[in-house]
Amino acid sequence: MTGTVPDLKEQAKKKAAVAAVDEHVKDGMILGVGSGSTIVYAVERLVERVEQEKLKVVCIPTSFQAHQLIVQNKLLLGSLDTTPILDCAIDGADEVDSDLTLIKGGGGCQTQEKIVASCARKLVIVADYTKDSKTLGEQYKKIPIEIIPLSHVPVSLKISDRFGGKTQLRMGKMKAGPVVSDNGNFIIDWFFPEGITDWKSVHEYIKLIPGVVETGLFVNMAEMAYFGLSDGSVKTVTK
Ligand SMILES: O=C(CO)[C@H](O)[C@H](O)COP(=O)(O)O
Repeated sequence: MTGTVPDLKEQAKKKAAVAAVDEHVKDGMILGVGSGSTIVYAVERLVERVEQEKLKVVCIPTSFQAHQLIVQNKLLLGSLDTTPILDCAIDGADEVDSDLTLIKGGGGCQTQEKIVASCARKLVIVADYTKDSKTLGEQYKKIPIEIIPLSHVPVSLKISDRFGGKTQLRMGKMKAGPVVSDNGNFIIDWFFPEGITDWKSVHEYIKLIPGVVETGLFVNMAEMAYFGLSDGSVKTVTK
């Protein structure tokens, strides 16, 4: 047999992204553009539709990566200063539970992603089948938390004292020292213990620790999720 076997997971990401863009993007809309590898497929599809259908879509980035995708693909770049109310935001996720509670921030962009999502009339998630869980922690074991750099030791202690588990300062690859977020902050990954169910309370507790900028827990934010499945179909979950 010749040729390469298509990567099922990449195909699944693409299917989910295309379905979401086809169903939610409309002419004249203000669209939040998420971050991560699945979003690259969403932007590809958006570019096709903008060119073929001559759509006018103003794109609000959720990260430096999203900003680059918008600019490099010559999409219309907007900002929250000029368009603080969005029709829709399309974004990826690291894990999605059956209530559409999300873990985000695998790429360290959760703060801007959450700001943009909070300004959108609806948040639509695109992901492959490995992100679709009944409860958080089935597949993804950590919550990314953006923090002010000098607070990393006390914040880490306060989280593990209250909830258990362990924290890790996210370190750079090809760079000595910690990852620096798009906002100039550090990221702690909290490897949470099993058995947590009330993620809203967990988010609220952590968010109030001085030094915490934002958690990667998105509770009651997503309205719909598209999961590309390994058989080539797309599963949708609506809140
Ligand atoms: O939250 C994110 C970045 O902060 C991403 O949306 C999340 O990590 C999913 O990424 P991918 O589509 O590459 O799996």
